[in-house]
Amino acid sequence: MHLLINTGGGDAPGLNAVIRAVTLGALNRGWQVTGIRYGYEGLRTGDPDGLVPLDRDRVRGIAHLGGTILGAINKGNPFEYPVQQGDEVVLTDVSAEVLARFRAVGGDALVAVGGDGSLRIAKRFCDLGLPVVGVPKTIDNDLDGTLFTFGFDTAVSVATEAIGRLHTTAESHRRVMVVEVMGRDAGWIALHAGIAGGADVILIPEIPFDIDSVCVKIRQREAAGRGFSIVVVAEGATPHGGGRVIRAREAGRDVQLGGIGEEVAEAIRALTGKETRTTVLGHIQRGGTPSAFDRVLALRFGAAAVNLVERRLFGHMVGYDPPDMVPVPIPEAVARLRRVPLDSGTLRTARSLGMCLGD
Ligand SMILES: Nc1ncnc2c1ncn2[C@@H]1O[C@H](COP(=O)(O)OP(=O)(O)O)[C@@H](O)[C@H]1O
Ligand SMILES: O=P(O)(O)OC[C@H]1O[C@](O)(COP(=O)(O)O)[C@@H](O)[C@@H]1O
Ligand SMILES: [Mg+2]
Repeated sequence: MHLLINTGGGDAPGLNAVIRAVTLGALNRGWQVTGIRYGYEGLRTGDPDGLVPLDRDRVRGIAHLGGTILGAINKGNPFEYPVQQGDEVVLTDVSAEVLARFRAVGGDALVAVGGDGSLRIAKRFCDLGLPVVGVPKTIDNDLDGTLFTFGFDTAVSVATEAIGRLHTTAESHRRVMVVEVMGRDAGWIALHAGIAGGADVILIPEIPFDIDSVCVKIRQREAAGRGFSIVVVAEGATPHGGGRVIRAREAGRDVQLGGIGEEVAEAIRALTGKETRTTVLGHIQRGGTPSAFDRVLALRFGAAAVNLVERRLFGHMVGYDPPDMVPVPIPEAVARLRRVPLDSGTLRTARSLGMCLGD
């Protein structure tokens, strides 16, 4: 068996642990393993450096390292590949080139590690006869079919530590500190880090917010002698009747979000007269070493992916259904996003703690 592996979409802490577990699991079965650089790019271009033979030495000492030794890409969908033609970018289907190269290098199966986009691509390849097993990756934790994926715990830890640090300076200066965290469509990071860090206001994409409610909370605190507040905002949060704040658009990739934190801070300043400051945590949440929890989870995902290949459960991804790793049909996992349910116990906990959710 010649197993190929790639990592697609944004990077997440734990990707290297997956690569290690897949490689060792395969080598221990007597299989050959090759890494594809930059998603499908390493196959598409035909560049000999695009493929990395993975042996024990190559995956030694990488489980604790952030990023991915194979590189990641979030604008290389082979079915809608952005090709520059003059001034225009034309989305072109180059999947046949990828398939041909996969066969030319003697690939028997692929482990595709990535988010919803990567898994949709993987399924399309599977339908074209390329045997694929998926491993879910999202720091936003918004993939269905798995309770958690690696990267989320690390992101929540980083955001929680940042909220803690902002707390002390907020209190010293009696300011309102707004922290913008990741979370395009789902507010899991904001919710968990907000609760863990003791935020006063948590704004998530699932609950359109009313800035007046946010200001009521800040004034109530002020009246109770608490001259500072911490507001955690997911990048995908929207005001009532308003849209997401988009930083950039580029053909062939998802819109880049960012800026809602500054808008919220400005509105709070205008409405309450309080001094405000904004911190955008951005890629700090995604970079660096994975937490121990994420390492264990990622190693388990990798080991389970090899098991699915062995069982020839192609078209499935590994799902974490505690305490087990289970096969989940990819179409089921990508049919809808796993957003924070409005009746979720974690949301109720935030409310019970007196946190304002913007509604
Ligand atoms: N393996 C890959 N090779 C090339 N491009 C990819 C690959 N995986 C994902 N992409 C591109 O990145 C986009 C986002 O992928 P996704 O897996 O959803 O990651 P994320 O949610 O981290 O952005 C996809 O729609 C696709 O355009
Ligand atoms: O690095 P980029 O391309 O700007 O992507 C940023 C996006 O990636 C994310 O970190 C999502 O990543 P996940 O797919 O791992 O959840 C979003 O929160 C953010 O909007
Ligand atoms: Mg995605």
